Amino acid sequence: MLTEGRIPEKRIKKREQTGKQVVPPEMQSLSDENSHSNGDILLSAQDVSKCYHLYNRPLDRLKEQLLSSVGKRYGKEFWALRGVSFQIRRGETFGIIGKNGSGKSTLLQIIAGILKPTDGFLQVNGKVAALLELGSGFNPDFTGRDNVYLNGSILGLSRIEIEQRFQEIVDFADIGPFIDQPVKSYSSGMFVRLAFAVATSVNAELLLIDEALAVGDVFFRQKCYRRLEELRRKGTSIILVSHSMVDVEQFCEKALLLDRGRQVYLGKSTEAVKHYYLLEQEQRVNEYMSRNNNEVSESGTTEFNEPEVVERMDESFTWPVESAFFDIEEKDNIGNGWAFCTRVAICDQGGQPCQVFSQGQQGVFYYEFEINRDIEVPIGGLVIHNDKGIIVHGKNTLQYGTSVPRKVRKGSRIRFCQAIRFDLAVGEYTFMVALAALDSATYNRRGMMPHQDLEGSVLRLANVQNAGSFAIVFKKQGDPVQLQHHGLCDLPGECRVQILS
Ligand SMILES: Nc1ncnc2c1ncn2[C@@H]1O[C@H](COP(=O)(O)OP(=O)(O)OP(=O)(O)O)[C@@H](O)[C@H]1O
Repeated sequence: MLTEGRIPEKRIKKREQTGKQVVPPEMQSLSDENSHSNGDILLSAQDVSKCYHLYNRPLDRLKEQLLSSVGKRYGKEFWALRGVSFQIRRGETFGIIGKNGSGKSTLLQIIAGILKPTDGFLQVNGKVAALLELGSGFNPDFTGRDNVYLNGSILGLSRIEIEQRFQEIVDFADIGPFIDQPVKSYSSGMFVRLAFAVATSVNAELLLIDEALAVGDVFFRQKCYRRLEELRRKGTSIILVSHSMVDVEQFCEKALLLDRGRQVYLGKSTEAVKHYYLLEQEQRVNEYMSRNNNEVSESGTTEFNEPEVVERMDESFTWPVESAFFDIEEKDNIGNGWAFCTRVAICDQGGQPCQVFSQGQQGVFYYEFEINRDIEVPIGGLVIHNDKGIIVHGKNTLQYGTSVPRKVRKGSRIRFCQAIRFDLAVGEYTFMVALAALDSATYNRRGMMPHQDLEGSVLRLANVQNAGSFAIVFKKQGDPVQLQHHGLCDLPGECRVQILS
């Protein structure tokens, strides 16, 4: 299922870890995959594994303790992590993603020094500050003020250093007079504010964040990401464990995808997120197949029992000339094997190949996928990223309400023509194209379904990251001025003026 050549492939706790662990020679010879010097490597993990023993009854645990010397075993082994290896450079932002129970928190606790690995080695060459489980590390009966001093000292600051930073911490936390109330009276949001403010003020070289930010409101989250960005610029490495794929894609350069304790992908965060979705849909494939009452033969063709329903389709667009298409042979076609991308082009409104557009000009994306098994409703779409990897826009046929066929046969090619007005900031952009499918029954109910349920039913078939790039430049003569708007994109709207005298 995974791309060949890849690795088959809450309450807050703060900890300080400055000591270096003893590392065997083979670990020291680990070379960074990006050929950075060893001095750049802040964290190295090699074959890290964690095993728990599970017992059906408490008595079994006791019996095993008593009889272990004679080899009696009453529990069974459970590997929460198995053979996890990766490195983190100084100043790198690193995501750890995976479904519930995949081992993310266990790995973070090993990095924080709270847990010891059963096997493998982990070395951190610097001070670690961690926001792990919400609440721990704070004394609930102490006031916020006292806890700042308590936590600051746990994280290695002297009393004078804490005093020097105290006002900055309080200003960042912005919890008003609650700073002098016992922490047990705090809401979880207030708690995270204070804990985040402390953990990011102690000059740690590695900051671990486990889902903590999910608790804060949107303004606080923005503020946190600004501070994390500042820390990153100063050279702090940050590990973010999150179920928010958007956060991981946008904040982290690299990410590790775990599944049932095993490492299934390590690489660029945008690609790790794609693999996460593919992994998540293994189960979805089965649901998709069972929702489709029809038999699927070994050759991948479906016996459609219902009369073929094909909505009216707008097939009137003209396909560009062959020379307009990018060479995508070397690009990664990530997918579940049911489809692959065969063509990608970007043209101007006249259908001519074009990669430089003025602000406000329209670009037209053409892309084609070939499918190698029958599918029901196809969904095509693209996502545009700016030079910082931030998604500025993404839209698919489902969201446009495009007319689509209800069934597409194995061997067919599906062509998409997507026109977008580039009301974007001047700069360089990349885009990815993707194909997915929905079963007809779900498609028919799409308008009535909550977004998450609909998203949960989509079967991702194939996508090509960095399928192509384009640049947006100023209009020659601006109207009304050359800089059309501030920020990433122009939003439709108007502004009126009224004078009262
Ligand atoms: N102390 C423990 N004893 C036994 N099993 C444990 C223990 N701690 C964790 N586990 C198990 O290890 C596995 C990994 O747990 P972990 O908390 O690391 O997952 P996670 O990816 O962080 O999950 P989530 O996204 O739900 O927070 C789970 O199956 C969990 O039940």
